[in-house]
Amino acid sequence: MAFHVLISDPLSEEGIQPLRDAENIEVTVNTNLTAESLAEKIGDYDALLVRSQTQVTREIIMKAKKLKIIGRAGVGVDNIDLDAATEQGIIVVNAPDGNTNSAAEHTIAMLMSLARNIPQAYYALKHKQWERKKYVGVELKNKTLGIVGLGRIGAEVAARAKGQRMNIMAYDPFLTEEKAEKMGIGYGTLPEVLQAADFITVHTPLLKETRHLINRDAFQKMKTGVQIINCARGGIIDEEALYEAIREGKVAGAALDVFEEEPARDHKLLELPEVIATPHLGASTVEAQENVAIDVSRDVVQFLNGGLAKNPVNLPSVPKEIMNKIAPYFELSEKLGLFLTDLTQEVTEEVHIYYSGDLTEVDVAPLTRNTVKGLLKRHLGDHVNDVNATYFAERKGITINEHKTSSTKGFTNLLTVEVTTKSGTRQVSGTLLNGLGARIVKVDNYSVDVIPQGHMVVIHHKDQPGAIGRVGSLLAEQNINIATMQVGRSNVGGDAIMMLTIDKHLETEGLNQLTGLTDIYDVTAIDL
Ligand SMILES: NC(=O)c1ccc[n+]([C@@H]2O[C@H](COP(=O)([O-])OP(=O)(O)OC[C@H]3O[C@@H](n4cnc5c(N)ncnc54)[C@H](O)[C@@H]3O)[C@@H](O)[C@H]2O)c1
Ligand SMILES: O=C(O)[C@H](O)COP(=O)(O)O
Repeated sequence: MAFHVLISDPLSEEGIQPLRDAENIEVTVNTNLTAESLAEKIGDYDALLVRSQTQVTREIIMKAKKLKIIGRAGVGVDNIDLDAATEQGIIVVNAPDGNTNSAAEHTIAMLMSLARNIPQAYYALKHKQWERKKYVGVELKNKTLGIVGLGRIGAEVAARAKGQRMNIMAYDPFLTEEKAEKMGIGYGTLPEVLQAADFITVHTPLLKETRHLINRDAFQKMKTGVQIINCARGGIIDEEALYEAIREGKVAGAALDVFEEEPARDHKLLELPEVIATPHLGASTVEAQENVAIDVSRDVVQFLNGGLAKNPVNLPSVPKEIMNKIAPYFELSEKLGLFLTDLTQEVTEEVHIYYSGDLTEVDVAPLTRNTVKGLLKRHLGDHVNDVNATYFAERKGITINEHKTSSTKGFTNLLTVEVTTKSGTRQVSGTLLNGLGARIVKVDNYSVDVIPQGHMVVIHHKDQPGAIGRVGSLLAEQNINIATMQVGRSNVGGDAIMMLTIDKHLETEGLNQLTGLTDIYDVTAIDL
């Protein structure tokens, strides 16, 4: 089957080679789509690749019936409705490392241009004005650069600005004093950084928490004559407040690569001589464009072919060594979820997943998501996947609890899923037996040993002579062959369980007949 991939923003031709090389992928490049035409066409595609231009809105995502993955050839994903993608089970991947260097270099270029009025002087000279007095600048040496957001780019900017003999002071919610000391930079709260800096550069993502992080209040805290750089995202700085701060003389200059609305051809900030600007060029280098397109193309090829994406945005990424350890449990965990849904046949209210033995040593969150997927699959079918399983559970008010326990019950690894419905609590445990594969080893309080596959029947009955025989005869009458049978009981003559694997699905009629047999309490057909 061929997968159809749409590229709707200009990407490096060298960078998308992994997509072109994949035999089962057909690539369409169309960088002239309007929102309407993208919404019209998106239903034909399995993957969409964008930069920051294409706005992947909820409306577009809702029309993307086949879409499995959105690749962002770059860092910022604020042009993609992540909630909508998650709800639809569409994985979003980005290329977080490929343009760090270019963005940091661009920030330094803007910082130096700002300090020395290079764009203004260049413009004047091109217009035959030799203005030496007007364009006296300031040195960077011994000035304080305030960095807001010390992630990949912020840290690279800090390292480079140190080369200009600047003092660096940074604020980032994840920065500690010790970490800052190790990096040879100063640490401060946001107000402290704003107060101390001669130049301020922002490098946070645009989130609802960072929208207008630099607002009127923030400008009030700054030194008079401060200079501002934004090579991260328009919207982190309140543009109206910046405009006022420049007009009032609080801010001496600003260098902007990004704007709240792009393209910003006719922006009032651009009318101010103190403002220098580039049209979102931070990542626009040959190297960065090749890097990000390669990274995201590889992730898309890998993911479409059943592999794992390296840089998922709406799903935590799992280190390879952890994935190697938990991958063998994926099938088991999903099947335990499916098994319990069939067994309870009622609305799940609460889920507890217990991991023991080897499984206590690793991050089991992907297994939890997979189990939840199994629990929801009967009702949501292929709409539910690893990306949206927890979202759907939350929306349905199902609480998911993950536990690691030391109780292995003699197994080297044990995965127990317990669900509560309005009728009570039911449990199933499974294990991976070395060299023998997956087994269900416990259903409620009964020990069993069953391979979780194919058509199964779980019969809850009274431990009485003849019960097993009657079940066997009835199935034989219906020409249903029993492949395996396991029995377990609580005590002699008490409650007992029969677990059969049969060669075909047990239809409702057969199920009702079994239920009507003497000493049989209930019968459930399970298909894994
Ligand atoms: N102009 C461009 O072309 C260009 C190029 C690349 C990236 N970017 C932008 O730069 C942003 C940063 O990229 P990155 O690779 O460094 O990302 P990153 O995730 O490595 O770093 C972002 C940092 O911001 C910090 N942060 C989050 N909220 C904060 C807050 N309220 N206050 C202070 N810090 C906060 C985070 O803790 C993190 O350390 C991207 O999100 C993207 O929007 C722009
Ligand atoms: O977030 C990013 O990676 C940058 O803003 C680059 O955006 P671009 O791909 O549109 O150049």
